[in-house]
Amino acid sequence: MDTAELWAMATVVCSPFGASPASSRWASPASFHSPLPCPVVDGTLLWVCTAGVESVVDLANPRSAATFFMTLGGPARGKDVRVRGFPLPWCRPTPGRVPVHYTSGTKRRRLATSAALVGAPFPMTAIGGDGVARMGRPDENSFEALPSGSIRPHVSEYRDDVGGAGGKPRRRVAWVYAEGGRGHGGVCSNKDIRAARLPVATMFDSVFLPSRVHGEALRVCQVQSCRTDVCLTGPPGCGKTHLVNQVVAALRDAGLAVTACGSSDVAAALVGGTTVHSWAGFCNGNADVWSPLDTVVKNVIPYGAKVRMCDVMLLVIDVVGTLSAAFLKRFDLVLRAVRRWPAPFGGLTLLVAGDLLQLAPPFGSYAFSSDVWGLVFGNRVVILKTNWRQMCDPQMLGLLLRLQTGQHTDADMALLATRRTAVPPPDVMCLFCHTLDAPYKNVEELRRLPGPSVVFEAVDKAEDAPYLTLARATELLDGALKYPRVVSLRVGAVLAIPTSCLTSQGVPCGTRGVVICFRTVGRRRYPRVRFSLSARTSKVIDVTPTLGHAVALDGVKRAATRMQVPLVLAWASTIHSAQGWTLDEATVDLSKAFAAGQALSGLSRISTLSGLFLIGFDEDRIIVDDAALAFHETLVDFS
Ligand SMILES: Nc1ncnc2c1ncn2[C@@H]1O[C@H](COP(=O)(O)OP(=O)(O)OP(=O)(O)O)[C@@H](O)[C@H]1O
Repeated sequence: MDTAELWAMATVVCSPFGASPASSRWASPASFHSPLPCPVVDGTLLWVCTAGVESVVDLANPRSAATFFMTLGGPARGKDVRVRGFPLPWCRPTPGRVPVHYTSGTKRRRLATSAALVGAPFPMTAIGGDGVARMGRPDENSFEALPSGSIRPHVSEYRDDVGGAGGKPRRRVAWVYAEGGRGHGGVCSNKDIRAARLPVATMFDSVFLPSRVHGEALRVCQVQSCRTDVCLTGPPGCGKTHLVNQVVAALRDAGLAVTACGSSDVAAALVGGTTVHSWAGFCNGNADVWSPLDTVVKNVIPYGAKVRMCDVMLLVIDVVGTLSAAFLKRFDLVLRAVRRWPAPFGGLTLLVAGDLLQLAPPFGSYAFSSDVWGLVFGNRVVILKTNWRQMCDPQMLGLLLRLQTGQHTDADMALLATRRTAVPPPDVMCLFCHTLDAPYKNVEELRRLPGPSVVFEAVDKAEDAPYLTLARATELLDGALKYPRVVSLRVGAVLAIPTSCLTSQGVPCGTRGVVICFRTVGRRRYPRVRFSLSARTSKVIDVTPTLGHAVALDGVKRAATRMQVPLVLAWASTIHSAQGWTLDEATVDLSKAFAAGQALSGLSRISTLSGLFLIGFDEDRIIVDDAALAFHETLVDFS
């Protein structure tokens, strides 16, 4: 039965006055002021008045529809229930017009290709550009180019809300209509309509957990089964990620649709998922946070991401401490819009994990300072207290726990100073504070390897955006992709895979490996890499070039593409990228530590004091954020 039939049935069954919406005895739905589930599709919404209480039922939303029909079958059996279609004033087709789909930024516009759209009551949101399209069936001949120059790249400067990087102005590129129109006036594509009707998954009423689950994992699973959002926290190495993986496995075994994400590539790799930005289809990473919500929902987030968002029941985000309040807020709004549910995060149950006293978000304020965090988690958390990483070294553990809250002593500093003179073994991993130091070290290490270098050059193309020069396309791709235009490798090179392209082969994003040889196929050579996986296993894969693309903020899907071997050298890494790792030994260069929690995060990667080799350490480099500490002190454990 389609929604139109449901509509008709609902009207006939429920109206005590007959089905005439024009009946004067009906209260006007227009007087209903509650926020609508958004976005909404004309034809699926009902205004319902039950015993004097008004509500809106969205027949496209299974939960909403089920509740409505259960109410009808309840003790009152439809008595005193008034129902009528909810008029969407902005949805009425204007005579003489048809919806227009603009691919803004490409200097083209075209009429909606589906003949079914003509005259159908589909939502017509704001039309961009001149906003005018003539009546008639879609006609190939009626395509006309926009006047040249009517779309131009708009480059603006903005400042971060709480001045990450010292509130330094950052460039933002969006593609807008020069005339000041909305720029994304594309109206309603088939995918928009399908996205607005996607069924939304919600948690089961009762969850049967596998019998193997016990301890903290059982506690978290039980809380989550009651649809309660959980924040998991504790000092470095207390097993947050480990517990997250256990909970995810248990809840998946219980039949729930669970998605595991991380705030960064490495965090994502540790939970076997993708970054939360990629999962949500924020194609330009944090940059999308700065675009208007309707632009992001309509033009940036791909249909596939909307399907993912609707399909999932429980979302896990590891290393949540590095997400900003701005991102969390925007993520919440996007989920509400895509899942058409006004509850926080569109009614999704959340499990977030992270130590808020470790790395601060690179830009903006902490996620916990956002309103939605207060609504969802407040200051209730599950606190893990057993430290597993430094379990064998109580001296190191005590030092880290004091560093975490800024209560370190002179003796602690003297102890750390002893690690400055220790000589690291060759090939030990280096952790740096600044992004530029890691590539320098990587190039230096590569040069030391014997044997010839094999150079892989990317093939960049400006795809669907004629306004982009090749140089500009390359610039866009450099910002959007994590692997460079030129990758130089030798046998023995230590590298990592910065994308999820091998996840299906069991190699998650962020996994490190070593080049064991080069394989020749025809005239091409590919690196054969042994990737180190968890549980001390490894996998050998011939890494071939993959296609990556950059998306301009107008949602032109492939503004530019790059074909390249997706590998980066990984002798050295930044502390930000290493967040979540456990290393037996590493050299940590804290001489340029600048962020709150950075020193703690770098030092706590290593399991024992003897495995730590320090460069440029001094006490001033230990920064504890006052706001994070104050929030940390208010945390209350779930009981
Ligand atoms: N319950 C456990 N049993 C055995 N080993 C564990 C357990 N929990 C964690 N570990 C081990 O302890 C180490 C640190 O765990 P994990 O990375 O989960 O900690 P974390 O709290 O996420 O750390 P960080 O906040 O620093 O990222 C890992 O090597 C992990 O395998």
